[in-house]
Amino acid sequence: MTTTITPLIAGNWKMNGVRASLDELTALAGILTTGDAPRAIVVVCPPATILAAVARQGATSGILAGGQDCHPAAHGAYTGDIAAGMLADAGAQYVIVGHSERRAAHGETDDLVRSKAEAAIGAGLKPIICVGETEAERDSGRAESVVAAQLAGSIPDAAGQHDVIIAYEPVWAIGTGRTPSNDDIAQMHNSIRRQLVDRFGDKGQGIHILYGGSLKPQNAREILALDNVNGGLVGGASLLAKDFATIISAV
Ligand SMILES: O=C(CO)COP(=O)(O)O
Repeated sequence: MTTTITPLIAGNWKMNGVRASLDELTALAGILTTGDAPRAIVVVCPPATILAAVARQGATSGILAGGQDCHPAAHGAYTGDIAAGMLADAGAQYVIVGHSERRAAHGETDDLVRSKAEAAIGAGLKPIICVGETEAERDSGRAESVVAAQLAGSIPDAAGQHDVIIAYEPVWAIGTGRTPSNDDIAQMHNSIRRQLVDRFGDKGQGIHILYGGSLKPQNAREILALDNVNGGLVGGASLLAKDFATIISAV
């Protein structure tokens, strides 16, 4: 059985973006609302300080908002952290969890990432669960097994009943201008799909598997056309409306 999945393109602004970035969002909305309607679900994940503004502004142009991380607890004495419910309250519909920049810098384990994804689902958000191998892991032929272990540990059982999104982001491709070959991307996405179907049956057929890591206007068309690539998670190229719109229109 093949399931048709509406592609999803998400922009991860990381720790970039201030109020002035809302002008980029206005420009993006302008591009997306002229001409043909985008064939993808479009999500922007800005820093938390402008999340509510992005959600408000995006509401008029069909651009959805997402957080970049959440805490596993619903509330409590966690200085500096943000609960999934607070992101939802600010207008988010998605939240990135387990990004490699957090796994590496904050020592986030698969268990913690799974707890965050559960918290997101509990708050009515769709978690974008990130996985990906390091360059050393790929060079030693362990990319697929590393990603398989991350998936097994990071995806909550609740994904059988609720929407989750998987983002495959090879760590060595993030912000470097390098990407795996198309064959390597397709092979990894096919392997992720098999694992999702093994675990979640038909539901696993419909789960988005996004590619992330140096996705650019120049390579988006060929990468987004690969088997089981259901969209992208875009870092640097999501900061400029023109580049992000080109990637969206490459779907
Ligand atoms: O980390 C990424 C998105 O989450 C990818 O970043 P770049 O597109 O800048 O490589």
